[in-house]
Amino acid sequence: MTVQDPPAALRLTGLSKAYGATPVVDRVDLVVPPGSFFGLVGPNGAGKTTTLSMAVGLLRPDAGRAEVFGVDVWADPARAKALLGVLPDGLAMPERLTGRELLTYLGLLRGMPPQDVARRAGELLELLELDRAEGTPVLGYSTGMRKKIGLATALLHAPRLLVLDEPLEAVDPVSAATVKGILQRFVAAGGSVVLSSHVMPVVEQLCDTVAVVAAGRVLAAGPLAQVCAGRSLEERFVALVGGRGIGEGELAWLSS
Ligand SMILES: Nc1ncnc2c1ncn2[C@@H]1O[C@H](COP(=O)(O)OP(=O)(O)OP(=O)(O)O)[C@@H](O)[C@H]1O
Repeated sequence: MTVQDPPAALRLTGLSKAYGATPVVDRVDLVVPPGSFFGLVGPNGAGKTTTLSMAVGLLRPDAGRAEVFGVDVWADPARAKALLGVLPDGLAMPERLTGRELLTYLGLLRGMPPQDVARRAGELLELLELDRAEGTPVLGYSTGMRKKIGLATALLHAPRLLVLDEPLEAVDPVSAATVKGILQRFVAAGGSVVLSSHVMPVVEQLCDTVAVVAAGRVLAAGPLAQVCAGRSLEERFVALVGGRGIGEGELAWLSS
């Protein structure tokens, strides 16, 4: 890196995690360029959630570094977290608060002026159609509604980098279109996004840069067109990861 290069939005260097003797994230190096829309894809159990959790300061790595705009997430968590908006997998929230109360609580906790919190919370709740459930505590939210309020909490303080673990999972098509629009606008305005997803067409539609991971390792990473090499992301994914396929005689008992 030369002196004038802007720092990466997210830089992971040698990031590793093992449970017992099993490495689940194995010396992962990834660079998310500033202003990029980055998609992390991989089969179930590939280590995506573990990688993202370590990248944002939610899970301590065994080894390696995570830097957000040059700030070491584990050495200087307060500064790094001010730059970050995070939608973790299985987000734990204060369940008895309504969506508006949750956003207000988190905004004030971040030291935002109350009038900004109120205005932004109202706008996010309306855009994500959560204002319809105004009196409902998060406890009574559906899975998709939880994703949406989680996304709202990630956006509230206008971070520079969003890290979203499967943000569109269980979100209905109308809300998904809104969420995609919000994220596209965020990137167009200079923000950076990292998301994980199993839905290859969504990643192809949104992301300019991708990484394919499996068994805790990066199999391919770079600009979407370069990783796809003239094929669809799904074809490339299956070619890289290796689909098992179903043999002729297998599941024969399913035939009626
Ligand atoms: N706390 C834990 N203890 C033991 N093993 C764990 C723990 N958390 C994750 N793992 C294992 O680490 C591996 C990677 O899990 P991870 O959730 O990061 O994968 P993923 O790519 O996000 O999967 P998916 O696409 O299914 O959400 C899996 O084999 C999982 O069983």
